[in-house]
Amino acid sequence: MASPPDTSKTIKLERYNSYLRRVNSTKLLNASSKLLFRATLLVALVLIFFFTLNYPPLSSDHAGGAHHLHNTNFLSSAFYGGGVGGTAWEKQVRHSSTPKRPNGMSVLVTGAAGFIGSHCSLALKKRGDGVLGLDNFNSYYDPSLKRARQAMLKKHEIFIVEADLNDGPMLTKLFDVVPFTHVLHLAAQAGVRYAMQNPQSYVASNIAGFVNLLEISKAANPQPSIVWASSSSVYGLNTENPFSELHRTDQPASLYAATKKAGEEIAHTYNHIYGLSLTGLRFFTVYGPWGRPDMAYFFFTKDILQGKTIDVYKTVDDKEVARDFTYIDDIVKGCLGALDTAEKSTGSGGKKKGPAQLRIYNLGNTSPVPVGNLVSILEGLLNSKAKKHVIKMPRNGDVPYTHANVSLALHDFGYKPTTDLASGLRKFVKWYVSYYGIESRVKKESSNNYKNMMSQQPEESA
Ligand SMILES: O=C(O)[C@H]1O[C@H](OP(=O)(O)OP(=O)(O)OC[C@H]2O[C@@H](n3ccc(=O)[nH]c3=O)[C@H](O)[C@@H]2O)[C@H](O)[C@@H](O)[C@H]1O
Repeated sequence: MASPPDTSKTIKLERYNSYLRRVNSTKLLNASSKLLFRATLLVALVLIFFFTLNYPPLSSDHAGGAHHLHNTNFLSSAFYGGGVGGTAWEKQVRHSSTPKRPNGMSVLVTGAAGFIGSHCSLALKKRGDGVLGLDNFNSYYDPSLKRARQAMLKKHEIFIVEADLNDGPMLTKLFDVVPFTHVLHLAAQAGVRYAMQNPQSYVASNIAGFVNLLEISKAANPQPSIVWASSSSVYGLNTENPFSELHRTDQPASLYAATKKAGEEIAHTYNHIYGLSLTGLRFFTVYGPWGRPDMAYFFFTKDILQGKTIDVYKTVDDKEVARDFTYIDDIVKGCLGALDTAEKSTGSGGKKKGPAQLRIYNLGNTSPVPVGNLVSILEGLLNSKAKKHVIKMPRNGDVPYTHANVSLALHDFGYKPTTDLASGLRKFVKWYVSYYGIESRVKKESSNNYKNMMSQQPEESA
């Protein structure tokens, strides 16, 4: 009898084939679901893109030129992650911007994580005004310092919205949530010499960003009154002294100065067409605790302590370079004075209803100090000798001399600087060594040096 055929191999082969079919069909299923997922994501992104283009619905006043500005940073607005734009976020925005005193202001402070912005935000909050911050936390200088300022403000219940000035949808959203009475516009690309390295950043912040803010402010109802940061650098090659608001400002020496001057002209236009109340403040080399690491007094301190050589500029004709260094507390008083005397904007819904206030003020110390003296004061406070490398000022946009006449600000809101450079730098160094945890390195003798130095220093304040 023939033995039955051996089917075990056929059965094994069939099982194997059916296994392969199952695996393949699962793979096919996975591949097709991946494809479906990607297609859905693509459609969602396209929808978000178009939604952002049209969100919020543009009023007739936003049409045309403003349109592209609304989209410059659409991604940051499109992906309002982490609850931004949600109920909890709106609650935070409202809480921060609600005044705690009768007839208090509700102020949007742009550049709130910056040097002057953080000081002004705190001062406004302390007297009972509502403050909402806006800052893009860019890395022009160490962002961890900006984060530390943010943490300080948070302790005082000041919330900073993280967004760029060019983020139209975000700004419009903020004005939808809060009827700001004032804007203190301090966000900018600062620094005179950096403009040669990154010119576009000055155009993006100081011109495009400013115009975006003005577009949204003019369309807001109520329109806010705006106080904003211009600069002493607008005087450029002006040779009349001390600098008065009546002097010519059509010879800027740097692109930074040119963008600030452009801001002054742009302010004129928005005041003229839309009835926005606008006050520009020309700050003169502001310094102090929580200052900007890109400024000379700040990096001189760092370099002197590290034993590094510092470049001290002199003019092309071998004269000392001097600045009207102005202490932060004086500047804060000036900013609050300007806000307190700012009249209401007259327009509404983008239409001018009558003439509105347009002002420009110098905020300086009225007492220029040569950079060499600044270095001597720091040497005394730090108890260290600076390794000075005195060189002719490179062609980098610097001007040889600044000196403010502040009689207009004194007359209109009582601005009177009270801090001389030695006292102000002392407060700066105290903050610096504490912030960077190097108190022990700056020995006690520095206070003795300071006393000796003060007895030799000429009177510097006005
Ligand atoms: O009032 C303003 O509107 C501007 O003020 C500030 O500009 P400036 O007055 O140029 O300050 P800052 O750089 O600290 O140089 C101080 C001095 O040190 C000299 N300087 C500088 C660098 C160096 O290596 N050596 C040196 O001698 C230099 O020649 C100068 O004489 C702000 O940065 C700017 O954002 C803007 O707000």
